[in-house]
Amino acid sequence: MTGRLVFEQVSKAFRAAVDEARRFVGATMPNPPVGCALLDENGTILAVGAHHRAGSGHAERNALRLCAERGLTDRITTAIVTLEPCNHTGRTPPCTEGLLATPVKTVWIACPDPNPKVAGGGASRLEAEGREVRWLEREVTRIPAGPLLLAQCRGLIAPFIRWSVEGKTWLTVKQAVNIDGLMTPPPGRTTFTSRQALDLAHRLRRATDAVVTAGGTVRADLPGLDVRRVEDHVNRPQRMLVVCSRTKDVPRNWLTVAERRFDVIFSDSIEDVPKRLAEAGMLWALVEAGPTLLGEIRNRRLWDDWLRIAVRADGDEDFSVERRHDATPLALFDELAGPIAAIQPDFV
Ligand SMILES: NC(=O)C1=CN([C@@H]2O[C@H](COP(=O)(O)OP(=O)(O)OC[C@H]3O[C@@H](n4cnc5c(N)ncnc54)[C@H](OP(=O)(O)O)[C@@H]3O)[C@@H](O)[C@H]2O)C=CC1
Ligand SMILES: Nc1c(N[C@@H]2O[C@H](COP(=O)(O)O)[C@@H](O)[C@H]2O)[nH]c(=O)[nH]c1=O
Repeated sequence: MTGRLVFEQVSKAFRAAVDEARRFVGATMPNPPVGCALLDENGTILAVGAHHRAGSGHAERNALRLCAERGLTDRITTAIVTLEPCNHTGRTPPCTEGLLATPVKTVWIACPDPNPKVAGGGASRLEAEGREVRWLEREVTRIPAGPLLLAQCRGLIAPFIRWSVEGKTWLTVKQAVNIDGLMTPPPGRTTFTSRQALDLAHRLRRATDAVVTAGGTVRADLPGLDVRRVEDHVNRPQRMLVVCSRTKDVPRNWLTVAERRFDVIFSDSIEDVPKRLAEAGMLWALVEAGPTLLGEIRNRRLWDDWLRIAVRADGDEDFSVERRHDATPLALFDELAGPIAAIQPDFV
């Protein structure tokens, strides 16, 4: 009855918190997705919660509410959170106070709150009240799957950090190339990758707040750019679609359909797009455009990470991920963990 959990239990609880949080990636903007698990002294998970949507309860509050409904609040000894609990009253009351109203002894935190005004405030408040704070980062090598869990927790808030600290929306480029290294689909088609890769593409659309495309792609493909192959959030905020085009020459019917699905804006300067999207509260955008626009994005180093799906001669595909930062939200997609680990960040 030490109240201390074995690292395996901590790992399982972080897994549960990340899994719950990542269900809501793409629905929480302009807030980051966050997950929380509450455990008893034996390491049994009592409740798991996540932040669902800006203005609704934080992850800790949702987990605490579930515990209360189940009559389990008095059994809470450990809280596991992907992000440092907030210590300020915003649209909702401070999560630190919610935790302090329980017998919680230890709070495990993966990432500090990036907001410079509140950084460290949540952890200090808990410690000032005699609760133990442990950081995943400091003990990551002792925790089974610790590095992956930490990378995923950091991935959950990476776009939020870019947005809140730098005023820019995170740009992920997705590029499919055929066996000749070209992006051009066969005649009459708009895609040529496997079902598995298309599923991933649609999960990426689901997770992002905006899509960036370009005039050439619109005229060639009349792309839908909507989420189809996977379930979309029932209650998500309207996504934005940026059409990079100087001429605004796109078919009228295509635009009418796009405007039913998205808030559509045109941009004649790709350079301005990360800032314009950020001003609209978009945390993470997916670029789906042809070689001309991708060339501009690469030359100007406007991308944050770059997913390449290359069709091989044997019909299989290689996924590769280039990234310019330590953390990447692509870490949240399990099939990309290998490709992410394989390539070192291209820091600038
Ligand atoms: N394999 C894949 O992953 C993908 C493949 N594709 C394929 O790519 C092909 C189309 O590619 P491509 O012809 O290169 O066209 P793009 O999709 O790259 O669009 C080029 C257009 O973007 C606009 N543009 C270019 N530079 C800028 C800038 N700096 N700021 C703002 N707007 C700019 C211009 O639009 P405008 O002329 O309107 O002024 C330009 O004509 C199609 O065959 C399509 O199927 C498309 C997406 C993904
Ligand atoms: N060719 C290609 C992709 N291309 C992107 O998908 C768009 C078509 O979207 P939609 O009309 O919604 O199906 C196309 O215009 C381009 O932006 N994506 C991929 O995952 N794999 C592929 O092989």
